[in-house]
Amino acid sequence: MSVGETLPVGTGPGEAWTAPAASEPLDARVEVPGSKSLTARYLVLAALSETPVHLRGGLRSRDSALMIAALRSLGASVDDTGDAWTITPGPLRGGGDVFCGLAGTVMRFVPPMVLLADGPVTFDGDEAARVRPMAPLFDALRALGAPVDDDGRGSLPCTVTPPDAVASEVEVDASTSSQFVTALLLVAPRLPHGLTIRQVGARLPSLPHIDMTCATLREAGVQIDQPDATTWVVHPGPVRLRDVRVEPDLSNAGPFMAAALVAGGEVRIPGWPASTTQPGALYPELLARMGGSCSLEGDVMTVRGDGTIRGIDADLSPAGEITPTIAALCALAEGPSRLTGIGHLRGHETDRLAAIQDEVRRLGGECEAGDDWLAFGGMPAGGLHPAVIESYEDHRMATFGAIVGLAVNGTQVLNVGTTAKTMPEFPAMWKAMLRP
Ligand SMILES: O=C(O)C1=C[C@@H](OP(=O)(O)O)[C@@H](O)[C@H](O)C1
Ligand SMILES: C=C(OP(=O)(O)O)C(=O)O
Repeated sequence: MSVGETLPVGTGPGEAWTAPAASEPLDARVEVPGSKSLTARYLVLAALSETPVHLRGGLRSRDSALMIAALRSLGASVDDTGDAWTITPGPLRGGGDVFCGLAGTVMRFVPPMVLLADGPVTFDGDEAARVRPMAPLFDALRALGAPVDDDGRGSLPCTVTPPDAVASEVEVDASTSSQFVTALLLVAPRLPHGLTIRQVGARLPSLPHIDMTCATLREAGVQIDQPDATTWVVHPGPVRLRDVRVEPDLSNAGPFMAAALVAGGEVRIPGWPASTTQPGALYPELLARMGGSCSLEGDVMTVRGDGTIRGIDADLSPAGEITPTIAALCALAEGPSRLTGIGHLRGHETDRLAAIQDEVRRLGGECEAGDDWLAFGGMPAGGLHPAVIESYEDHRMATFGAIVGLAVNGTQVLNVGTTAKTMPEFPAMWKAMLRP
């Protein structure tokens, strides 16, 4: 059985899951599974490596399963049956079809691998994936010499054909997604002359995720120079990823950490890394500004709250993926909030700015979405009222609904099983947090 095939009753498409309300302060320890973003990078780098790699703590989720299937179709062999997965690289093979689901990491990180393959590869994904931005990556691949057939749509489906010769420099507009830069970086050391990548977009979101890519490449022995903030020079050479362990996913820790502020009490997250490139590292500071307290003792991050939440004014451009969680707190906060630098979220799993605005309003709250910002009025005098929250096939909108439901008794979430994208155990973990 693959992830997401069989969902518990009440969690599937069209089904409404009753979000549990918190009846007392929390006292929970929550072990969060491995990072989605690190798992994806390590899998790709292992498939590009010289020798087999053992990966521990890899995230088991729909996105990971899709990445593993993609790499297998390109010729790598992946044994993910035990605790330590073994990835055995092979010559990159074309001729296959890759299904990306709704995974940005798969639809962006895998197409550049075709630069090294022996034949064309076709990519497609969920209906919702067919509107996610791809054009800047297609343009970059074409500039490098690889024909891309997308029927002029600038989105999936597409067929990428290996080039006769590959250029050594490329420009990319990553203003709609940092994943375009990461995708080119990952394959760069294996190109005959390496690759110089210049980001030419007006802004660059999710910078920590690009730093994460550079850090994992360096772990694999790759030399990268960064002459300025938007240029990366990747030297050609072998990829030699050693055996690695994946950190817990700090963005997925977010809803559990936020729960301590909503319900009061404390939530402990073990395995918190001493240093990390994950954008979820911003949570302690943000949650402290919103009225919680966060402390790291050893590797355990403890978040405490008393049920009161302060509004916040925050630029979330470095960490767009944590916006739905912070937005749930803003909807429950005592004062107004403003979240900025998040225009690229309109190209995430769904248009997250529109989704957050609509769902906060559905709960009776005040929220306005601008081109790259969200403004919240804070909790209305009479409180929010229960509603059926639409999750839009977006795992983070599903967890948004769960967070609100802690405070708004009777909240329901449609298709909470969509959390299988990055955390299939979410509904069970959420209930266990309330009844440890
Ligand atoms: O490289 C990655 O693993 C990711 C980069 C970010 O993408 P965007 O820059 O498109 O926001 C982030 O939001 C996404 O969840 C994961
Ligand atoms: C934006 C996200 O995912 P993806 O990797 O599909 O872009 C996310 O997980 O919040």
